[in-house]
Amino acid sequence: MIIAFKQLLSRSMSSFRALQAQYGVLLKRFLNSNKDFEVLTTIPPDHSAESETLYVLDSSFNPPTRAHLRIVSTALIENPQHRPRVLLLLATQNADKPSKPASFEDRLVMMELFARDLRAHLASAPAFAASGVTNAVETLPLIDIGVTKMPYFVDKATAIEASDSYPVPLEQVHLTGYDTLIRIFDSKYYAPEHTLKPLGPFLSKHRLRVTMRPSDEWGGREEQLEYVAALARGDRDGEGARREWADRIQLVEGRLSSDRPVSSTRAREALQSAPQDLDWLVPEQVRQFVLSERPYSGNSRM
Ligand SMILES: Nc1ncnc2c1ncn2[C@@H]1O[C@H](COP(=O)(O)OP(=O)(O)OP(=O)(O)O)[C@@H](O)[C@H]1O
Ligand SMILES: NC(=O)c1ccc[n+]([C@@H]2O[C@H](COP(=O)(O)O)[C@@H](O)[C@H]2O)c1
Repeated sequence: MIIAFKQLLSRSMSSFRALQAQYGVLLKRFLNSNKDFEVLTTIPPDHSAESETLYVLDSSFNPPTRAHLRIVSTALIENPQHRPRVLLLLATQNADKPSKPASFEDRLVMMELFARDLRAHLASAPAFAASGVTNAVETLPLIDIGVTKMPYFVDKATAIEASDSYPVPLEQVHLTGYDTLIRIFDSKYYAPEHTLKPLGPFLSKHRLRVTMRPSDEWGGREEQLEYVAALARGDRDGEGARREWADRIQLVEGRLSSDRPVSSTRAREALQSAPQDLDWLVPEQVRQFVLSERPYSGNSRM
């Protein structure tokens, strides 16, 4: 029994190492290129379907959590579509934070494992579990693992539009949490004028699906709804915003007040002090990776 477990562990460790090496090569090629955005892999690799909507989850994937899983899966279940397309996007430059603590290679591996977890999760959702196994598999989303050098959403969207990875026209639905909405609407990021006008082209073509994240820091549900209502009333027009942008923002419920809050920070802490909590903090394949590879043990490479 113990021998079988050890064999399983060493098999998954060697497949993790192979993935790390594969993403190391792809990442290096991207960083040395003049591209602003690139799709490194698509899960599954054999694909042909073209969708006019792209669901984008931009994250630090540090590590991917069950909150990220819910953000993407609820968006797909709510908008049933044959073979939807999802982009998991990692920025090699962040708007504020220095890049730490897991290496980019490890995060890309976790993105791929998260993609597999997401497809497994959706396979059992009634919206996707169609008639028979083959159909269900064909209905599951194609998931791209992508990288960008752009820290801001407006520039990420332009770089995606300019790539030849997707059909034209393409509507991007950026899946964010409420804390990220606040930062997208913070004029401090938009030099040199520091107004919200640069959001115009982005919100005229694309959408934001924002999951509420009630907390002491970001306020309760009512406060978060009021933030978008104020935009719709024209309260931000003086900063260069347009009230019709509110129609491009969908606010959706996050966790119930009885649910425990999930974040990447909590998952990193759990790995050090309460590994059993990883069961409810991160999806299964990501859990196996962090327990086996310990990407937060202080020897980060980037
Ligand atoms: N529990 C959650 N509820 C709502 N949105 C979330 C939640 N967790 C993450 N998000 C959103 O997912 C996107 C990517 O999240 P990010 O990688 O910053 O995760 P995080 O858990 O906030 O990370 P960290 O704890 O390291 O700051 C962001 O737009 C964030 O707002
Ligand atoms: N105005 C903006 O577009 C804006 C502001 C702050 C963060 N971001 C980006 O949001 C993503 C999530 O950021 P954090 O990992 O800091 O939560 C990152 O890619 C970051 O660069 C964008």
